[in-house]
Order: sequence, then C-alpha cells, then structure tokens
Amino acid sequence: MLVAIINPASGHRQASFFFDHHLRPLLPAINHVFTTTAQGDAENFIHHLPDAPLTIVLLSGDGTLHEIINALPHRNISFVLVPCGTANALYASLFPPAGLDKIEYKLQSVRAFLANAAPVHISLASASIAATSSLASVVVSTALHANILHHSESLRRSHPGIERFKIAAEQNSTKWYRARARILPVPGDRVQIYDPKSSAFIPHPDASPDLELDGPFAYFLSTVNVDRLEPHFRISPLARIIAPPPSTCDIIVLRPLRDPQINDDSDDARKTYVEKVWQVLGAAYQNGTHVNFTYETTTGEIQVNGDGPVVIEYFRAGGWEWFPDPQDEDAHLVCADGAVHRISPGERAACIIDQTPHTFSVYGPV
Ligand SMILES: Nc1ncnc2c1ncn2[C@@H]1O[C@H](COP(=O)(O)OP(=O)(O)OP(=O)(O)O)[C@@H](O)[C@H]1O
Repeated sequence: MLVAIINPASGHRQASFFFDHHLRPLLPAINHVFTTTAQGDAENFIHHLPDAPLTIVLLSGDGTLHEIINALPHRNISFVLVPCGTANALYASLFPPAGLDKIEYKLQSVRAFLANAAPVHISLASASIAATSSLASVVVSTALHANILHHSESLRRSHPGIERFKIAAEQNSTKWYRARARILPVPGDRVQIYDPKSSAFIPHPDASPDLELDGPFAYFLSTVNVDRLEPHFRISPLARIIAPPPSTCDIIVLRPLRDPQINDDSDDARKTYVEKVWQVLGAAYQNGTHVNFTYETTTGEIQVNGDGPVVIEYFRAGGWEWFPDPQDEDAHLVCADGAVHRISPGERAACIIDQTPHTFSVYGPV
C-alpha cells in the first residue's frame, strides 16, 4: 500500500503546497493522502491501515519520521522522504546538496522509488533513560547539542529555519557538562578512535573493550545513518567516508580539559574555551574538517593534522552510557532525533545501536 503523510507544520510550512504542485502528478497510484493536524496524528492514521507492508511518502522533517518509528516499531515500512522539515538530516545525508534545482533536489527519494530501486535498511539507536526508551534514526546526544535543541524549540515560531539552532548555540556556548561516559565496543571488537595521521579508525589503546571517559564535556553526540545534521553541518563526516561496521554509531566528543591551554574547570577557562567550541562547530560547516584538528602542545592553538593531541575524539562504537553529575542539571538533557528527554536524578542514559529488530527502510540514492 502506498500512502502520503504531510506535516504542514514542519519547517517553513510548505509541505502541502509541495505535495499539490510537485508530487501528486508523479504518484497517480497513491492509496491515501493524509495531512496531520497535530503531533500523534500520523501514528493514528497508520494504526487504521491494514497491517501489511507499507510505503509512506513522508513530507516532513526528521521529527515526524521519529514519531512514526517510535509509535509503530513493528510495522514493515519503506519511507520515501521528501525534505520539508527544518534540518532534514537523514535526507541531506542520503542526498548531500549538489547543485540541483530546488524542486528536483527534493524529489530524489521519490525518483528512486519510481525507478523501483531497493530501499535501504536503516540502523536504529535505542536511547533509554530508566524504564523509557526511544528509537532514533539520526542522532542521540547530550551536553551542548541536547541543550541547543532544548532551547531552540521556544524559537520555532520566530525562527522557522536552521538559524534558531545557531541562536541557541550562542546562548549555551560557555557551558560545560559534568558527567562520566562509557563508550561501548564495536560488536565483537573494541572501541575505535579516528587517527588523523593514518586517516583510519584504530582500536582505542585504553579500551578493554569499552572505554571510560571523565568529564567535563562540551560536546557529546552520536549519529547513525547520517554524516550531517543539516545540509551543511557535517558533524560526523567519516560516516560517509569510512564505511561503518554494522550496528555501530559515530560519536563526537569534545572535552575541554584535553586542551593544553586549559588547566581547570573555572568560569575563566569556560570563557576562554568558547572560541575553540566555535572553531570546531564552524569546521563542521566547512565540510567536516574538525576531525583533523589537533592542539599545539604548549599553546593549545588549534592546528590541522599537527603532532599534538586530537581536539575532537571521534569514536566508532556499539553505543554509550552517560552518567550525569547530580549537581549539574544541564547535563541531564538527552536529545533523540530532536526530541529532548530529561534524565531523572540518580539515573543514567544509555544508547545502543540496533538492539531491536525492525523492518524500516528508506529510498536512498540509486
Ligand atoms: N500538524 C501538526 N502540527 C504541529 N505539529 C505537528 C503536526 N504534525 C506533526 N507534528 C509534529 O511536529 C514535530 C516536528 O516535525 P518535523 O520534524 O517534521 O519538522 P521539523 O522539526 O521542522 O524538521 P526537522 O526534524 O528536520 O528539523 C514532530 O514532532 C511532529 O510529531
């Protein structure tokens, strides 16, 4: 069965217009077209369809996809993605911006479906906090990214585009997050870390097979299926450059105390380090060059492919656990595909890749 689901509230609110003008003529065989009126509508609509393999043409962003996957984890669904949301991370990773005209750019997953391409099985991260768990097809994060998502939601009306993420990043840039993390091994192997000198992932020398990390953290983010969170924000570029082993995520970690210039966790140190946080995030917008950043060993200046320690710890792993310091409220936020959850006092968050079998797939490049 072929259906279309339109979230008219996503992104710049153009999804209905786009469907009527550019999609309907391409999909004469469509069985149902459903426009949501609120969160939860897509789930209700699918519940009332026969329990058979389903192809959904989804005009939304990553959030509506996240809602469907979580509400109906046992359904057999192939998604045809039409990027109408704010960030469209999964779509932009499958189809990086490449100079196509604006309309044709958005029709690439539709074209793959119409060409009878085989849909690609996606990985899912299970993010759990105490007894609740959530499935993510793009990102699970804590620290700065989770706080950006938390604060940006209140800016959605005034700033419907990706600029709201930049405003929220500025509001949060001096924060560090006190926590301890455990990085879980690649299945059957150890935790791996990217080594810019050899341009390869290598087994982490301290992993046995998992790895303990002490905070404070500025940034802690994991991705599956994607190398970017916006069309030009390529935060985990190696996901597309060095093929990941099955059931793994890429984890990007920034720990300020690794900087030779930073000696303690003080207000002054946090202010000094802001510039480096911006350098790293700025480089993610420059095609992901932050993965090759190193510190100059005495001054702490950021260099590219120097001899000092890496700035970003870029791990490849089977998942992670996060134990926030009970005194640090902001370290208790976890983002799963844009939805923000709070870790209760005394609890921890965990993220494990492909823990639950499922039959979700997407139409990617032919
Ligand atoms: N008609 C609606 N009105 C308001 N919210 C809706 C409606 N339909 C769905 N939603 C909810 O809107 C939220 C955001 O949707 P979506 O992710 O598609 O857009 P976005 O946030 O602009 O894009 P992205 O996730 O790519 O940044 C989802 O949580 C979804 O459940």
